[in-house]
Amino acid sequence: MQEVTIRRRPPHGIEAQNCGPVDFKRAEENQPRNILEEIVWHKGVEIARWRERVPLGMVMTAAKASPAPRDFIGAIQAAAERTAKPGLIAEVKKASPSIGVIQPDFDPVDYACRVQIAQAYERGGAACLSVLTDKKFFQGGFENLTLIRQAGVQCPLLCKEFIVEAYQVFKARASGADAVLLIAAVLPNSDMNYLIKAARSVGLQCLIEVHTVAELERMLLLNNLEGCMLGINNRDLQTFKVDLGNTKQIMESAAGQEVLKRGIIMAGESGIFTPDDVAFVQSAGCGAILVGESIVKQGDPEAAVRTLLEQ
Ligand SMILES: O=C(O)c1ccccc1NCC(=O)[C@H](O)[C@H](O)COP(=O)(O)O
Repeated sequence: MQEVTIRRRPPHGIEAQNCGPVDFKRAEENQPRNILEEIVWHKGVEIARWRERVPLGMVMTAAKASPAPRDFIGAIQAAAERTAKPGLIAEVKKASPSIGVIQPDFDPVDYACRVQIAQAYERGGAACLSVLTDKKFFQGGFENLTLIRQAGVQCPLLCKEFIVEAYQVFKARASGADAVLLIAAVLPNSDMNYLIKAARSVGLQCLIEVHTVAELERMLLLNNLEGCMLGINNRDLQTFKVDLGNTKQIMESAAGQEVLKRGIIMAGESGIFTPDDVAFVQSAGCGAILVGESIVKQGDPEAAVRTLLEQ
């Protein structure tokens, strides 16, 4: 079976990343092969810094002391039943590696602006919100989870982080998340099972993301899959191109059909811009959609959400 495609660390170590012209081969092998690898390699450095400031035990204590989490998957199911549309997970996304800054008014120090986006999504009919927490590549932050929650937003919150360690799971919960993203391309099944358990230990639900049929087949073997939801990301990580055909192709596979049989909610993620796109992924079998760019870049995010869910 195909295991993970992303290497967790540079093969010759972080120090050898700049070994320069005297050692071409090592320098070349130490280059990330795609953006996901680059992000994940940086996570190793970032988590080590966090841990120096706040040890794991303290983050776990803070996670356990957080107010009770909300039912993320339940909110999607309820919205889908109410509207006969996929439940919308609306993403609070300032910037991305593929586009750069998407919403310039989303000033990183203007807290009110971020919160207004989240509140507008909720008013427009989003079932849940996805909050990007990566700073370096997406200009997000864990503090956005806390600010959105403190502003009284009721929608359950997904911590959209590139998780490689339980530390991030506990940090997500301590910051106010109700669910975390786990990416199949990054995590072998043993790590996936472990991180699902870590998430459940503090009351978090999991959205497990795949890019390919092979990844979905591997996820269907997880011991802990029941109670999680799945997502298909339509973005090619080499070219950044989005293709909704990826969702259709994966859902038509035997693995996709098994997802439906087992009653697991599937989200279509990335590249959803119009009500026709929503109808397309819904007809492929998706009970949820995860949308960022198309709604965050519009001046009126509330109207953008309403328009997307119309028809
Ligand atoms: O958005 C990117 O450029 C990106 C690049 C590399 C890895 C992940 C990336 N995005 C994360 C996401 O999954 C999307 O933010 C999310 O699905 C929403 O996508 P969109 O509606 O196309 O903004």
